[in-house]
Amino acid sequence: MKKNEIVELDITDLSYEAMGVAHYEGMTIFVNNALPGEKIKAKLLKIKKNFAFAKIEKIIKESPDRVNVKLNHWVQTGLASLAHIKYDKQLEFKRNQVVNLLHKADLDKIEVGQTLPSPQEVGYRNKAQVPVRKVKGQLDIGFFRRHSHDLVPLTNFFTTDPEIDRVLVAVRDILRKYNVPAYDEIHNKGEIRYLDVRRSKATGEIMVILVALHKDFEHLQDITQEISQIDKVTSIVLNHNPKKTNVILGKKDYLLWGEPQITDKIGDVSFKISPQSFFQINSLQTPRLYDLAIQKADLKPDDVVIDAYSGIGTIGLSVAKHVKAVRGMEVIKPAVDDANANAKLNGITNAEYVVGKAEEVMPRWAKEGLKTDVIFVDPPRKGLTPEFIDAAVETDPKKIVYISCNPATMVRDLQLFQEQGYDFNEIDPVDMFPQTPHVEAVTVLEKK
Ligand SMILES: C[S@@+](CC[C@H](N)C(=O)[O-])C[C@H]1O[C@@H](n2cnc3c(N)ncnc32)[C@H](O)[C@@H]1O
Repeated sequence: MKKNEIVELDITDLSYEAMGVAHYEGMTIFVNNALPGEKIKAKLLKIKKNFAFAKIEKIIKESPDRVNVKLNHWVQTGLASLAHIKYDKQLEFKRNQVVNLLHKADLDKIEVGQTLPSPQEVGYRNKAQVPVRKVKGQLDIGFFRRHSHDLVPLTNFFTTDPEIDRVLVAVRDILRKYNVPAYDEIHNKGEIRYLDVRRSKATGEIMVILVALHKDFEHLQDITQEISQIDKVTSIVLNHNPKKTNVILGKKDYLLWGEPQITDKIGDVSFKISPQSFFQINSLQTPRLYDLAIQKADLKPDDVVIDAYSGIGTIGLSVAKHVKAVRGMEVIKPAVDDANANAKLNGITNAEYVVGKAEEVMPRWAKEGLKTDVIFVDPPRKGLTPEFIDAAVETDPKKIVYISCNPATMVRDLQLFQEQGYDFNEIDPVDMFPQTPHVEAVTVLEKK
C-alpha cells in the first residue's frame, strides 16, 4: 500500500467522528464522507502502522442513506460532518454511539432509547463564534478548516439561525468599510479576532460581541453606531483578548451600546444572558431536554435539589417552584450573577447559586452536613471528577440526573456511581446538534 494509490473499498461502518470505515490488506481505512454499504474508489492519503486515511475518488455503489447536500466541501467536513446522511440515520448513528460505549463497559443490559429528534434540523444554533482573518487582502469571516487555522470564508453557516448569519455579514461589511484590520495570530497583531453573535429565539434580541486585541481602536465609535442600526441588535459588547492564545474570549467585556444582556425564555421562565455565560445553543430542543430530565427526577414538593454545573441556572430555576430549595454552583462568575438575578426576575426565592468549582463546592457542602434529594449534573465534555462523585453520594440523594454532552465520560462516571450503590437502567440520547456527530444524553441514577 502506498500513498496516492487508488484502491477499491467496501465501507462497513462509521467511526465516532462519522468517517466511513473499511478494511483493506489488514489495515483499517478511514474515509471522509463515505457511508456504510457503499463501494468506492478511494485515494490513500496518509498511511500509519495499522490504519490509513483516504478520500473518495468515485462512488461505485451509493448508500440509500446518502443525502446530496449542496454544501461547501469544507463546511461539510468541518461544521456539519453528518450533513451527507439522512436525518433519521443521523439519529441512529448517535444512538449507536451510546450502545457501543455501554457494550465496551460490559453494560449491555442498559436500555438505550431512540434519539429524540431536534425540531429544527438546520439553522438551529442561537449563537455563532466566527473567526475573523485576512483572506485575499481583505477582512473576512468563516471557519477554520479542520485541524488548521486556515480560514474558509463563509456567509451561510448552515446550522446557525439565518438571522445570525444576516448580522454576521452586516458587521463584516461595516468592519471592511472602516478598514479595521483582521487579527494576525502569527504576530499577535491586527484587531478583530472573532465575531460572537447570539440571538434569543423568544424575544428576537441580538447581541454582537467584537472580540478584539485592544480595548479601543480607530473608528470604534462610528462602527458601534453603525452596528446599532442593524435590525434587532439590542446589545454591542467589546471583549478584550490581548493574549497570544487559542482561547476565543478574553476575561474583560466592555458594553459599547445597548443592554448588557439579552433575554431568552425556556418554558415560562425568563433568563438574562451575559456575554460569557453558557446557554444551550439549540433553543427549541432545550425545553424538551429539560422536560425529559425533570420527568426522570420525579420531583416532590419537599425536595432539596442541587443544580451542579448550573450555567445561568436554567435547570434549577425551571424546577424551583415545584420543590423546597435549589442550590447550584458554577465556575463562571458572570453566569452565577445571571443565575441569582434570574431567580429574582422570575420571583423565585428558594434558589441560590454560588461561584466555584463543582468538585470543590460539593465536598464543602457535604462536610457542612447538607442532605439532598435530587442532584442534577450537566458537566462540560470532560465529565465529573471522583471528588465530586464522592461528595454527591455523601449528601445521600435519592436520585442523580445526569445530562451529558459526551457519553464517553458519562459512562465512565456512571460506573463510579454504581460502585457507590447507585444504579441506572436506561440512557436517552437527545439530538441537540443535528448535522454534527455530537451526542447529548440523559439518564437517572437511583439509590439501590
Ligand atoms: C454543559 S454546561 C451546562 C450549563 C447549564 N446546566 C445549562 O443547561 O445551560 C456546563 C457548565 O459547567 C461550567 N463548568 C465547567 N467546569 C466547571 C467546574 N469545574 N465546576 C463548576 N462548573 C463548571 C461551565 O462554565 C458551563 O456553564
